[in-house]
Amino acid sequence: MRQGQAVWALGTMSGTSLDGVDAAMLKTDGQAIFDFGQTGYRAYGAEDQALLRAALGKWPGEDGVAEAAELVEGAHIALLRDFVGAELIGFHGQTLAHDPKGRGTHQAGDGAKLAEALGLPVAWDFRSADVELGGEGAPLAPFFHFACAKWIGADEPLAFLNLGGVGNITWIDPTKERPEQDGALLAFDTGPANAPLNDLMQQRRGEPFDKDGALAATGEVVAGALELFLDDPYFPKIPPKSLDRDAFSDMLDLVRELSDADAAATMTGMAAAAVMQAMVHCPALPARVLVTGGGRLNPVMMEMLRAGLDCPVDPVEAVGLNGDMLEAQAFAYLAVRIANGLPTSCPTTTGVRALVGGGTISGA
Ligand SMILES: Nc1ncnc2c1ncn2[C@@H]1O[C@H](COP(=O)(O)OP(=O)(O)OP(=O)(O)O)[C@@H](O)[C@H]1O
Ligand SMILES: CC(=O)N[C@H]1[C@@H]2OC[C@@H](O2)[C@@H](O)[C@@H]1O[C@H](C)C(=O)O
Repeated sequence: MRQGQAVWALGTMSGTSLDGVDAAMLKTDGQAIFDFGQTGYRAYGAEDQALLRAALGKWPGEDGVAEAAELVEGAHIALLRDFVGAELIGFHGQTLAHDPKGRGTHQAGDGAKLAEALGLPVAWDFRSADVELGGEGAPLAPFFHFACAKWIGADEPLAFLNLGGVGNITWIDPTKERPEQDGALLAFDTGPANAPLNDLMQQRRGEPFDKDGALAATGEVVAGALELFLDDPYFPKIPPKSLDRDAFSDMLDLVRELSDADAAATMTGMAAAAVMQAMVHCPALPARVLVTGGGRLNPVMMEMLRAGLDCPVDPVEAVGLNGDMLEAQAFAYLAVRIANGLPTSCPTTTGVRALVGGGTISGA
């Protein structure tokens, strides 16, 4: 790869909602976005999801982890074979466990195996170096969000909000030149987004998620349960901060006695309320919030956000971005940054002590 020149990279994300693998091509020099390219998706089947779910919270060497890694590698190889023209792959893997102040962070999947199978260099293990330097290891998309803010020509502070399994927010001052500059970024996980709601839908209805918020739309948010949820010490904690997928699984106990519809409405309200709590940590009110991730497709969640935030809230499609693929594109972007020796996180995105470029490149 030619240092400092724009190349096509292929990024992937196997997210915390365990639905499947996203892949997307991005042309970048690791600083600016030059072009967006081909995208693809491969869903995990029900058996695959059960295998991954059983491995959640586990660490390398524990039961079921090797099988999960093999599944993740196989799904990626099958999906990525269809792409042409990439010079480098950014492989996030599947987070199984995340405990940055304790045991570390664990993404299943070996990038060296992908490099061998696909015949391309693979950047992977993006989070460990950050954790080793005292960081949260997440979120890592913020440097890419900064590049997106430049790409859309933003000239006043804005926020990207990802509503995946877990939620995360990136506040950006786009008048700064570089993401690592003082005051350019503030990022952290907001709280649970879709993961516990999906778990509720699976338990109560045997469905993977509340499509279009249809069930929540027929229920009421129960204030007592919402208040108990908001008592969690995570919300007032000063960022940087990050979450494991199941950090808030106790939420299901708070809605146990409620009807299916009220439970879904209340859990949707909890995801939205977590974002409202997050806004108090932002250095200034953003001019707009751009929403990415599956939650932007839930009209009930979006309506609750619009009602609770003091600025316009739109899906990222409003500015020409693809909210299904932003995270996969982020790992294409971060792969090129690593190949060019550029940092991928900084004290205001992960709390890391110094600028750090996470990741290993295999098969170079
Ligand atoms: N039409 C829809 N209506 C309601 N919810 C939806 C819809 N489409 C997607 N979702 C929700 O979004 C989730 C998927 O979001 P996404 O793909 O952003 O998550 P992820 O990338 O796995 O998570 P993370 O960003 O935490 O790693 C689904 O599991 C579902 O809960
Ligand atoms: C440890 C881990 O995999 N965290 C994910 C998860 O999913 C959303 C949120 O929690 C975010 O912190 C992160 O992913 C995105 C891609 C990130 O690193 O920016």
